[in-house]
Amino acid sequence: MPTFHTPPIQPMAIAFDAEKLTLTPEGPTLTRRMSDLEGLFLDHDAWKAAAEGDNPVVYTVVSSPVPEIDRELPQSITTIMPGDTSGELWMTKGHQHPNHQGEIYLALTGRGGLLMFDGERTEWLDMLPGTIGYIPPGWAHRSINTGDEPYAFLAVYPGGAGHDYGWVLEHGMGSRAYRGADGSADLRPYTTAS
Ligand SMILES: O=P(O)(O)OC[C@H]1O[C@H](O)[C@H](O)[C@@H](O)[C@@H]1O
Repeated sequence: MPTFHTPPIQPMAIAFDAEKLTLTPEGPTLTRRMSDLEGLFLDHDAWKAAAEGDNPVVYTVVSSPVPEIDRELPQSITTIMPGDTSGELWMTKGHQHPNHQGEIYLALTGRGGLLMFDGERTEWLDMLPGTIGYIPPGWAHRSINTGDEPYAFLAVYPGGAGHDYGWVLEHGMGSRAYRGADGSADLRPYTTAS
């Protein structure tokens, strides 16, 4: 048997309910409201009005108990509500893995997009139920609800990957996703308010 500096957790079964969007047993959960998304939407005034108004839940993340530590493979289900802020579709904060490690997403319900940016190149993947989106090492990633229903996806990622949110605030994501006329996302070049 190999020896580890930090002993791994025990093998375990985790019940995955694709309809209720739960993992059982459950680990940490996260609720992000509009006020948690400062500096991300282009229209700061619209963001501020929403954050200081009813401050809606934009997305939730439920996790299994597998810890975010090196060599483990945690899983989580993120559910993004439908909506937009001055036309810019509701989204996750987005982050870069400081350790440059990959991640996979499996789309579960609704309709979404996976926006990736490596500092120079931007990639967009349409995410429909059953789509596996692969995020290679070095690509910052943000998920976006492009539909009218909640968009949910399962993520599996290296426990030591980390979440660098400052990278996205500094470099942006290459594009911004707006509500398109035909129900698809209208991708526009990333700009910031002057
Ligand atoms: O961390 P955010 O950019 O807010 O994205 C929300 C979540 O998306 C996925 O589920 C990732 O695996 C999580 O690690 C992340 O927390």
